Amino acid sequence: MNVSVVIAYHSGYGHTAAVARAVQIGVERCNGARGELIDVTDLTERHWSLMAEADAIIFGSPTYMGAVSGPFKTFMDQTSSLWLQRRWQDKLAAGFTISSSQAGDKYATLSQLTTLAAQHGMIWVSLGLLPGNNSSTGSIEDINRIGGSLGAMAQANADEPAEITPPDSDRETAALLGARVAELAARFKTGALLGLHSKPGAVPSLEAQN
Ligand SMILES: Cc1cc2nc3c(=O)[nH]c(=O)nc-3n(C[C@H](O)[C@H](O)[C@H](O)COP(=O)(O)O)c2cc1C
Repeated sequence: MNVSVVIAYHSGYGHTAAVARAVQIGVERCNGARGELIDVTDLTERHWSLMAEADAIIFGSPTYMGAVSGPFKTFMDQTSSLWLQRRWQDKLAAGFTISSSQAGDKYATLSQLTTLAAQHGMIWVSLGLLPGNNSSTGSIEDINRIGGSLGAMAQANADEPAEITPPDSDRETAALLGARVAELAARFKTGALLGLHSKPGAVPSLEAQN
């Protein structure tokens, strides 16, 4: 099935870009799925069309000062006219982030990405993986070593370039998120929506039921 997944990200120093590429690799593990990388600081009409037509959009931002980066927030604000037109309604969404500290307030960034998706009426896809590296036999090589659930979390050492850090475990965690979104998008595409959520009907009051 032809599934199109956009990975819309910002990266100041290349680490988020490396994770975005891993997400793309994961998307393309799913037969017939295409992952399109879009740098949100360099948007053209073509990019906006790709997002409009995509079955899913995966948002990615580095964590800067416990939040999405400034350029990513600018992108969020740029989507407000689409929000009003409900252009991304019922599209699948997911997200990932990276920071240099182990925790680094990454959860706050993922929460912002989740809220962005919810404002657009999108359907959020969680990471769907058990946490790793949380027992005496765990290691940083474990998938989901940081224990995210809202989305994929990665950690990059502050003094190393994106060729070296984050480790493969974080890249594979991101790839698994991409594959999950692509698979769910394929499944979602086969089912027709009745649109009932936008057609209010009569709800009997408690009194009438008694
Ligand atoms: C302005 C700025 C703010 C940052 N704030 C945080 C932070 O709140 N928590 C953290 O763990 N790392 C923080 N970092 C580190 C970055 O999240 C980390 O270097 C990340 O890998 C950068 O991704 P990028 O190369 O895609 O920009 C910050 C870095 C910058 C430049």
